[in-house]
Amino acid sequence: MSPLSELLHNLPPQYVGYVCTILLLLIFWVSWRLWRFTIFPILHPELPKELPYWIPFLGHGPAFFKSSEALVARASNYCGRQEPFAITLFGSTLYIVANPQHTVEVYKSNHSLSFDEFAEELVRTNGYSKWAAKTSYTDLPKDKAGFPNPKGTSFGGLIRQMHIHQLYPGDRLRVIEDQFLDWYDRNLQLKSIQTGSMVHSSNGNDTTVPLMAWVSDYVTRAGEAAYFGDSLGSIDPDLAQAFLEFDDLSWQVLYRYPAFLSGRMRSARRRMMQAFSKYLAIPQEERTNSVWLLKAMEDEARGIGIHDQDIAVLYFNIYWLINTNTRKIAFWMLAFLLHCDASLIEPIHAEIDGAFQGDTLTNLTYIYQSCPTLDRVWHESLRLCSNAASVRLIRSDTTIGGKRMLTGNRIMIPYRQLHFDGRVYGADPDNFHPERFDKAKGGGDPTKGPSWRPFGGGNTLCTGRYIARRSTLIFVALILRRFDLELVGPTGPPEPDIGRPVLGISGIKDTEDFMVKLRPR
Ligand code: HEM
Repeated sequence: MSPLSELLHNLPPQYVGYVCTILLLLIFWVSWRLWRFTIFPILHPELPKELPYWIPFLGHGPAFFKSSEALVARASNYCGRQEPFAITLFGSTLYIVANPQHTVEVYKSNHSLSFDEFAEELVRTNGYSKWAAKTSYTDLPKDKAGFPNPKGTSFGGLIRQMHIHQLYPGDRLRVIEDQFLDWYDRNLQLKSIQTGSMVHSSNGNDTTVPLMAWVSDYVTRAGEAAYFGDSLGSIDPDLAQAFLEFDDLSWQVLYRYPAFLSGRMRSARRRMMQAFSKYLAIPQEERTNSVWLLKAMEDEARGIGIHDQDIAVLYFNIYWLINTNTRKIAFWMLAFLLHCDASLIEPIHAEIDGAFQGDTLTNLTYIYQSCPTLDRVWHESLRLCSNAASVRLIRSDTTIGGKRMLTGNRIMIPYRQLHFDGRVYGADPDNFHPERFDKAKGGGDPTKGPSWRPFGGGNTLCTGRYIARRSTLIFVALILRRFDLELVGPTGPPEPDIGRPVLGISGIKDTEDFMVKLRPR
């Protein structure tokens, strides 16, 4: 008698059914594992290697929600980064492309790989109506009135062109830069800072602020004024605070959290939508200092019958894009300088001097082009804190890196991993060393290759990258020129909170903000 028959024979009869079921499930499960992760890959070497999982259908879904970064790192250790690999999330396959050369192939496969579904999904999750989404992604006549449309693309496609028109170097970009400069010039004064709601303590000579909360408030309010003009702030003076509350919880939007688990995020978003609806009710010509892009988008949207409620969602998304990453990167630049290498502050003082007359920033081009230390701190902060990923839907089978990716699944390029490659960025890639971007040191320019992707790439390359850099450098240069910054209390350097999905730059954990004293120089 075999050991199994003996076991069954000796069992009380009421347990035999259970044991048989468990044994059958075990046989099924072992066969499934053997087929799925041993036999199938041998029969299909043309498909990307997959990170094995224990529970059918569920796959790595829960681990992805816990920390997509940690899961991708585990998968790339198991599968190797040279070739694309796959992970299963709740029954659907996500292909990961982590080799910089292969990312270029993804960008070139515009016809079979699409981003539109994700852009649409994002606006839909924020309340864009089904009808408006359908209308926005329907191709328009080439000869339509308004913004030129030589390729006969949809309103959704034209939005990118309109961003480029506003945000690429030229007169329209200068309008926004000047509005940023004007706002910061007026508000980066001790007296103005002391009247703000973020102040922890103050006296006649200095003021102490929690750095992340304060920078976020300032950069967001500046961004609001620079794009939307004054009218929005007069509708809701605390709109920036509502946005920050939303933004800190915006991973719930990206994970599509149900309403009952995301009340705070939804209520902050609702408040913002109300402000945009009121803003849209003001005649365009009365919205002082609002930039061309906003009006042009509104006109185009109205031209195809889209109503205020949906235009408010578009404005909300723009507000989100304008502010979410710039507030964080401005914080990181200051945080790294204070915590990791305060010796760089003196050289920055010296090099920005040429852009100032007294305390007034008069030469913006000088800040953008002639301040190498500041520029390296910008690049190194982006490198260390970028946590973006590009996602594409596969419309028809596509080969990337020699591996076939199947229709209906998704491809993800996780940019963060590219930025920690010691072969590209040199020694100690986990730590802050802005000198790695010093071209004069002979190591080449790491921002020129396919491993530099803080702004994504291909046809979704960030159209806001120029204004993001320029407005951040204006802010940091003005702060360093006008104030001495001092860390208050014992705090260690904060860590980017890479566990939560973001649209670009990671923030910090809620408890990791720290106090900084600002004293006029
Ligand atoms: C440090 C600041 C910023 C970072 C790191 C950043 C990063 C990114 C990344 C990684 C993408 C690509 C997403 C993808 O491929 O799926 C992107 C797209 C985009 N960003 Fe930014 N961004 C920044 C600032 C801004 C600003 C200030 C704006 C102003 C409006 C902006 C507007 C956009 C737009 C409109 C897109 C979508 C482009 C398209 O699909 O046509 N970004 N950004």
